[in-house]
Amino acid sequence: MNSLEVKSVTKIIKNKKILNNISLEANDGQVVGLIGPNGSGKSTLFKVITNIYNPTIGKVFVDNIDLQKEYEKISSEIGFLIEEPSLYENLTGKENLMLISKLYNKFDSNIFEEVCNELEINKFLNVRFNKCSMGMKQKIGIAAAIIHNPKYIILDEPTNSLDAESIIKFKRLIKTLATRGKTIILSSHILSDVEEICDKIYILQNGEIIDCINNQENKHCIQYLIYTEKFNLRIDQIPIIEKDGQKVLIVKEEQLNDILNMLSRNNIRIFKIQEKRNTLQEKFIERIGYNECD
Ligand SMILES: Nc1ncnc2c1ncn2[C@@H]1O[C@H](COP(=O)(O)OP(=O)(O)OP(=O)(O)O)[C@@H](O)[C@H]1O
Repeated sequence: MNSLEVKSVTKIIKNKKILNNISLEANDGQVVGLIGPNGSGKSTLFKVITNIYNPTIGKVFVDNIDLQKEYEKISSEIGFLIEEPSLYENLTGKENLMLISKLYNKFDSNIFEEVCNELEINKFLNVRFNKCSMGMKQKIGIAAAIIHNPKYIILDEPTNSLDAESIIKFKRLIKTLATRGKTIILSSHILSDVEEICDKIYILQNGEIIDCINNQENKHCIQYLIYTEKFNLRIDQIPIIEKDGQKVLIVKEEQLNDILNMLSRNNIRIFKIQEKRNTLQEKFIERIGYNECD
C-alpha cells in the first residue's frame, strides 16, 4: 500500500486550472522527486499535499487518512518547507525550532541535536531569524520541516541558496532519513541532485504529470550509438540519424548483438560504437521538448 497517494487531483484558482488530474504515489522509505519548468505547478501540488490548499477535485490520502477530512489526525507526521521558510522573524532559529517540536509535542533532544549537527546550523541558532542570511534561513527552514521527526517530509526546492558543501550534506541527510523509512517528496531545478537522491521522479508540465521515471531503471538504461557508412537498408524500430556523412544507429543494449550481426551480414562498415547512458537531464529535455543548452 502506498503511504502517500494523490488521486486525480485538479486545482482551480481564480478560474485557472493550475493542476489537472494529478495522481502520484510515494511509499515508505522512498525519495520522490518532482521536476518541471517554472510555473508548472510544483508548489501548488505541494500545497495540496500538505493541506494548505484543498483540491478542487480529487483526494489526497496519507497513511490511508483522507487529508481533507481528517488532517488533524496526521498533521504531526507531515513536515514541510514550501517556497520560503515562514518562521517567526523575531525569534532565533533555536526558538523557532523548539516551538515547532513542542507544538507537536514531539521534542526529542537527540533528534534536535542530530538535525542541527547534520545541517550545521549550531553556529547561528541563537541569531534572530530576520538577521539570518538567505542560506541560513533556508537551512533553518529545512530543519523546521524535520525537527519533530515526521514520517512525511515535503521539501519545495530545499537546496535554494545553499552552498555546495551544504548541498552535499543535505543530500546525505535525505538518504539517511529515507533508510529510516521516512517518505520524502522534494522538488529541485538541479536535475543532477534529483537524479542522485530520488528513487522515483515525476515530471510536471502545465499542471499535468507527463512522465514518471523509475530512477534505478533509468540509470541502468544504456544505449549504444553505432556509427556506420551510409546505407539504404531499412531497419525497423531503430532510430537512425545522419551525422558528418555517416549513419548513426541508436540501439538499446538488448538489440546490440542482432544489429551488429545484421550490419556484418550486409557488409556495412562500422566506424565506431559509443556507449550512451541515459541521464535525467536528457530524459527531461526529451519529455519537455526543449533544450536548455541550445
Ligand atoms: N494563488 C494563486 N493565484 C493565481 N495563480 C496562481 C496562484 N498560485 C500559483 N498560481 C499560478 O499557478 C501556476 C503554477 O505555479 P507554481 O508556483 O505552483 O509553479 P512552480 O512549478 O512551483 O514554479 P517555480 O518552479 O517557478 O517555483 C503559475 O502559473 C502561477 O502563476
